[in-house]
Amino acid sequence: MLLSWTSSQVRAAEEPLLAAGVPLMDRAAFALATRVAGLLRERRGRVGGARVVLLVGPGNNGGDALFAGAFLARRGAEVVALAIDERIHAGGAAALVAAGGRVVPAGRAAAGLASGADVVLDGLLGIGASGGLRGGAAELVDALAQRGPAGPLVVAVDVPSGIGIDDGEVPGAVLPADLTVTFGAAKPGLLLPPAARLAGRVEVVDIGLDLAGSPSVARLDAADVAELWPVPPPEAHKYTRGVLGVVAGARRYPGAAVLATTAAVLTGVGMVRYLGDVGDLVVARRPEVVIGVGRVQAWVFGPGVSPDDASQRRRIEHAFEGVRERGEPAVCDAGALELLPDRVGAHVVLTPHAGELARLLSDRGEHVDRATVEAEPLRWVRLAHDLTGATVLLKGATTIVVGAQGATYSQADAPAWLATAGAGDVLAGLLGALLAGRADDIHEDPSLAAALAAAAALVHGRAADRANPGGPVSARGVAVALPETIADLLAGA
Ligand SMILES: NC(=O)C1=CN([C@@H]2O[C@H](COP(=O)(O)OP(=O)(O)OC[C@H]3O[C@@H](n4cnc5c(N)ncnc54)[C@H](OP(=O)(O)O)[C@@H]3O)[C@@H](O)[C@H]2O)[C@@H](O)CC1
Ligand SMILES: [K+]
Repeated sequence: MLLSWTSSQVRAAEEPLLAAGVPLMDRAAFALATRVAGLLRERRGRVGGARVVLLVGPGNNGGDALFAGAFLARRGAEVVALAIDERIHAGGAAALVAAGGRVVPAGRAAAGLASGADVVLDGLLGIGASGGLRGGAAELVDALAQRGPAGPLVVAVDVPSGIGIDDGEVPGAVLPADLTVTFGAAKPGLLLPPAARLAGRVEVVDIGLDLAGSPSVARLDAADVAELWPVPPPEAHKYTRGVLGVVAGARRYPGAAVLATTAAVLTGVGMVRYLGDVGDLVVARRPEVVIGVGRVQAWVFGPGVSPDDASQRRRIEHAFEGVRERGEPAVCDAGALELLPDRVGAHVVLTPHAGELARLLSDRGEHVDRATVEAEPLRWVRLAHDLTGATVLLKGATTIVVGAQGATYSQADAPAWLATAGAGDVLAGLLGALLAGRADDIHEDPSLAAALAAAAALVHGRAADRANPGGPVSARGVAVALPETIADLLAGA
């Protein structure tokens, strides 16, 4: 699991070590230089003679870049530091000059110099940033951005300068990085859209911080998902494994019912019950599915359901009674989002995309549109959780989940090919099966619903990759890839 910590948490963890004289900056800069040297060796065979440009801001982030530059200069690189401010880390600058590097003010020629380098280290701003880049730093990054995509490798020092460290906002110009070397712990902005896509690969360097309190945003990996998975014990039977009720589809949208039930069956659950008007089609495609009412451990509501469909609406409203009275976990998707009661518990997982989340919030007096949600997704997902009580999973290139007790996840496992009709129906069925398999545990600890939602997002993305690596996928293809994807995850492959 990749955990991230806010800038104030990181600062609090640094304080006692700095007071005790622990050389944190040396550790950070050495690790940074080692990574950069590795990149240079990969790219051009050796460090000697490489052209390295440091973009240096006024704080310790610039200090890291300067000390790393000194290390690279000692290895024979040609290192130039472009200082965007009169203030500059004095010790770092002296070390660079002593090692044979140069420090020059970032003037008109700066962007040209930087774009001719083998590698650029972005040390303009780190966790001391307030707002987006200003002044000379913003001008330099703008000028570099205009030079187009080809050019030097960019390594962000701690974070790409100018991102919202704690919320992933991108308030202005940011130099997109190929690699971010981050110190002590990942920062939330490296995992959250829209900033996350500017960070490139993220490498966390351990500088010995002892981080206290809860992490801000977590990202599950395959091993975490394997641990969360409801693997049936030897004595399992279909009712102990969980029964999932699916209220989905309509004569007009039969595919959603087929996809949601197919995904649930292939994810593995004791039984899937289907409630709706297209049971004949569902059974023709998935003979394992049982039609009609009966006891269930969890629900999926909404794929292919329009709120003006009176019979499906009745079924969902009726089922919500069980969700409230007996605490049955539920996925509330698509058309069912408009049928959500005012307050529910975190055992209910909403799965909107940005437009649906904007509508849900607007219906509750927070008038936002899709673009607003996309600019600050974590903020709005948190608000939706606060307003409804539900666990909220916002679908997107990076999926964000917020649940009980502040549990927050960000998953970026899906290829862009997964943005296709029906993919959401598959996710709903997959997540519903997970909720059914762990319904008792969710009852004990509703924050588990958020972890399971993040796990579903990871499996969904991996199944899409498996269905057709590097190429287009159909929603059905993703569902069909689920059993082998899950088996691989459980085997640790
Ligand atoms: N503590 C340690 O020993 C360790 C620290 N480490 C490293 O230090 C980094 C944190 O360093 P930091 O605290 O000095 O802040 P940093 O991000 O460099 O910038 C602050 C300066 O920028 C300025 N400024 C602010 N906003 C701005 C804007 N929007 N646009 C333009 N300028 C802006 C601000 O000026 P002011 O607003 O105060 O006038 C201030 O001068 C951290 O990310 C990590 O890399 C590691 O080595 C581990 C050990
Ligand atoms: K930086």
